[in-house]
Amino acid sequence: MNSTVKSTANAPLLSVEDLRLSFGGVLAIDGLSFGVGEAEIVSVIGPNGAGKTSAFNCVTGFYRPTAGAVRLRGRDITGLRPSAVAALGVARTFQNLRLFGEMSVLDNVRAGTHLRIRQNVFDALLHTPRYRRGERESTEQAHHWLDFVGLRGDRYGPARALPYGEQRRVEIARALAREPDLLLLDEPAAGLNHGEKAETLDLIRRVRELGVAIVLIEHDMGLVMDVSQRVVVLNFGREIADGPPDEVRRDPEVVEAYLGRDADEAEIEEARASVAGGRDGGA
Ligand SMILES: Nc1ncnc2c1ncn2[C@@H]1O[C@H](COP(=O)(O)OP(=O)(O)OP(=O)(O)O)[C@@H](O)[C@H]1O
Repeated sequence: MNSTVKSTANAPLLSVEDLRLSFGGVLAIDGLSFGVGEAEIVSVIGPNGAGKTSAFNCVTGFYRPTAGAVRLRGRDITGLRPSAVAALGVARTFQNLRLFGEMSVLDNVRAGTHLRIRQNVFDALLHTPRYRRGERESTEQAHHWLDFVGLRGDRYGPARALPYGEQRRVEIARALAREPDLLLLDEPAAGLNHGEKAETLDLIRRVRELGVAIVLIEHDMGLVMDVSQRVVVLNFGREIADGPPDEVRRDPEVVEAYLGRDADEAEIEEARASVAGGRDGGA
């Protein structure tokens, strides 16, 4: 084994190294570094506009960072196209849902399986046995992942007809259908009611039990503090903390980031309680 292979084998699943991203004059990310181990849950938190979604976009190839590197098991994937990153085992969901609204729920998830199930254009045109086998497998897989996320609504109707919380589940099912090693979830609990949030928390844990690592952007601090092994905190594109939930929730700079410098004592207490999330901590 040569030294390059050795260092790759020892590398974390995902490694984000001194990432920088600017849009004209706006520095959206200013030197972000963190790693994610196999089957680890890492949350990225921070106030609105802190650079969280931009970081996801850099990892998944939607944005090319201005500087820095993104590595997957030691392999440099910086600047690869989104489809190439996805093919390497990275799946994501979006803050604003990106389902095909007119397409059936089942077909939305089947679309996720097509990255794995290989068919060529001749198979599709001639409806070869391989094509039919692939289509059958794709449908079975889609049902499996819809069961896994606990979808209750109609799978044969258009995705847009489902209630919002159910659509979020379909997006996660579609990402899981790719059988990723790493899943990036952008605000999976946004807009959900209390019961749906609890189900999302349970779902995230079950995904991890499959051996999938998760990077989570989430504003619900209760969920973040309950489910994460580590929490990375961004403020104005700058990383201000990276540690276990219990440590991060007590970090004065984190509390201040959610408030600003001029907060009074009552406001600081309120922010502390919000970052603490009302539950008792790590996964
Ligand atoms: N395509 C873009 N063009 C110009 N500026 C952008 C673009 N995308 C993001 N930004 C800017 O980069 C900064 C970080 O935005 P980003 O959406 O990554 O933050 P965020 O932490 O995900 O926020 P939120 O919690 O509100 O989703 C913001 O100042 C934002 O206005």
